Amino acid sequence: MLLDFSPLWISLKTASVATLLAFFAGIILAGIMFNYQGKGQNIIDGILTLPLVLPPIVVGFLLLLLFGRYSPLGKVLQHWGISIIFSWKGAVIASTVVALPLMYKTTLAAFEQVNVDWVNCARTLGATELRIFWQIILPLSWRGIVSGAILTFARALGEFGATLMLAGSIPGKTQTMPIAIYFAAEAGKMPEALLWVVILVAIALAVIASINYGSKTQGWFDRLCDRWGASTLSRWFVIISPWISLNRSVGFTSVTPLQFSRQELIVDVQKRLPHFSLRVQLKAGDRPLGILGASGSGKSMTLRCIAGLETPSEGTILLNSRILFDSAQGINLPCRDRRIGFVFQNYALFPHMRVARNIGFGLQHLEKTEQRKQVDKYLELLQLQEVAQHYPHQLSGGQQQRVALARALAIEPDALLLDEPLSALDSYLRSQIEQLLAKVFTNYKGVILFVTHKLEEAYRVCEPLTILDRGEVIASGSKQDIFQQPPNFRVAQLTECKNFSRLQRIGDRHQIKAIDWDCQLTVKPVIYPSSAYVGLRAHHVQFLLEPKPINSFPCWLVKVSETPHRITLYLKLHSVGQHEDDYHLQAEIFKEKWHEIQERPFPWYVYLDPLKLIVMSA
Ligand SMILES: Nc1ncnc2c1ncn2[C@@H]1O[C@H](COP(=O)(O)OP(=O)(O)OP(=O)(O)O)[C@@H](O)[C@H]1O
Repeated sequence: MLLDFSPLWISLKTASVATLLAFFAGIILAGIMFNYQGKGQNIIDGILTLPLVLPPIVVGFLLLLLFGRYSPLGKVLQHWGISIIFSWKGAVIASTVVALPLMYKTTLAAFEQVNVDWVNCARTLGATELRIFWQIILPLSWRGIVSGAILTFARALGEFGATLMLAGSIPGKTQTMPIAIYFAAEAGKMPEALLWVVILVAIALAVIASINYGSKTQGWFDRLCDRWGASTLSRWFVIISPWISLNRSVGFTSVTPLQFSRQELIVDVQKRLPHFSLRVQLKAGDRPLGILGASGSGKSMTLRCIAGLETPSEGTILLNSRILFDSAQGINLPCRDRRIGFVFQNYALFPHMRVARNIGFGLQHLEKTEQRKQVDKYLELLQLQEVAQHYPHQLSGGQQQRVALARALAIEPDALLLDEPLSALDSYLRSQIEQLLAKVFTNYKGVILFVTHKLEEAYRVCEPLTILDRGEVIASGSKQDIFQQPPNFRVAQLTECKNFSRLQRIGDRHQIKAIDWDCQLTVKPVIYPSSAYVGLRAHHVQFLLEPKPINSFPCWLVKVSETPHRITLYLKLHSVGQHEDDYHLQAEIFKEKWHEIQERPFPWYVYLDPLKLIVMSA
């Protein structure tokens, strides 16, 4: 038997060209759909996926209708002398259409695996969407893309129904292996059909093996990107971007940094979400502003609105007299043009780039030598020279944090936003980085917003404070004022005041009855009709040997809780507590004091200093 091997070559040729076409079309379509948030998203996705679920014979029939001699497209092609039906081109089109959904879907899934913080971070560093796609999304999803391409090839190789409908079975021209199998079997040439089956199965197995091998061979693409990404690839990108990008701005070249005598950020925005509403007014100047609030109070959302990662529903954002956002005027500067450095809670370091390249990511608009100088400057400032050639996964938490800070500072932004920058560090590292931050803040001349839910951190690092609660600013001012005289119950709670009692004014403007503590108190602050609570910080409770004429009461110990250096005592005034939750006050003392008082007989005497008592509204 002399076998005609043309089906093998035709199959390989057809599948290769179809894979190539589906590869680029799939990536482009996935890229578009990844960013597309508009209406009809599901419908478009459904249409792109349809050939995967329709029987190929139906796809072939539809293609026949589309390219048929009497269809509008068929007539146009005929006019140009192009014939699709019963030609090799037809076989390629049929294979491409049937295999494309695999490439598109696999690539889209790979894109969706890319951490959105990496994308957002790249935006804050001045990258255009195209550059983000090229330098962040593509390199981080290449494994999925390669798998998609191999599956696409396998699908194209096995394509039968649509190809037969559109291209027919012309030996040496359009007859592929699956078609050859079909016709050999139909003509009773079983050995020939079996041979083709064996060849097809062998190729399919090789494809599966290459997927497995590809997914285990890590790093070559990453290394390629890391080595060439910043130079050759990005140069190539710069060359092609005008042709394919709607937005040509690269880095901050379009907005040269200006020198402002006064650093000022003024924010007055509202953001309405389905289950949350944010309404924030804040002003930050030369000194770091701390934004403090419980989890879910809207701290990150506030920063994201300022950076341009979220669009407020309405309001204005001004930075050094530049309008970043103004709903009334329809101004909404893109994130990349805001000149705002953002340090993300999880650092968002680009995992496929070494430290030096991470830091230099926002500097690609500069000359090479300038870039290097700037990167070296920030490597030195944050003591990262030794790890400049390391990948993020090779760094400790503290080093990652410093890289994130260096990267944000390297673009020399007008404002630096830090979203809980210390939350992922252990307490030793936290205190080290905190000191480093304080140093960096002293030298940095822009506006600084420092978000945290840790009171002590905010107090040490920042000067003025803004306190958020359930999307609203409930206090702002100097940290001393806020701590000494929290204006209301919620601010006192958020600033970690532990002892509260409802109050009732009696006598003059400084005498109250503390209803929940069942005692009368003299207080220094004036009592207003709006005053509803009296409070006392746990470390302000004083222990006496003898009672004083005012504000001192007998008390009994209910329970004790211990930390390495401090003790919290839960105290019941006037009588013995009946159970472990039956107490009036929490007192925090150092261990030395505890050793001094613990053997004293009950009742002990506590003194609630009028100067330390806080009077606040509800
Ligand atoms: N894209 C979104 N769509 C709908 N709601 C959102 C979205 N992003 C955030 N929220 C909601 O907005 C509220 C504030 O979130 P935000 O992340 O600003 O809180 P936070 O104060 O930073 O909290 P944490 O300290 O836990 O990070 C939350 O209730 C959250 O569920």
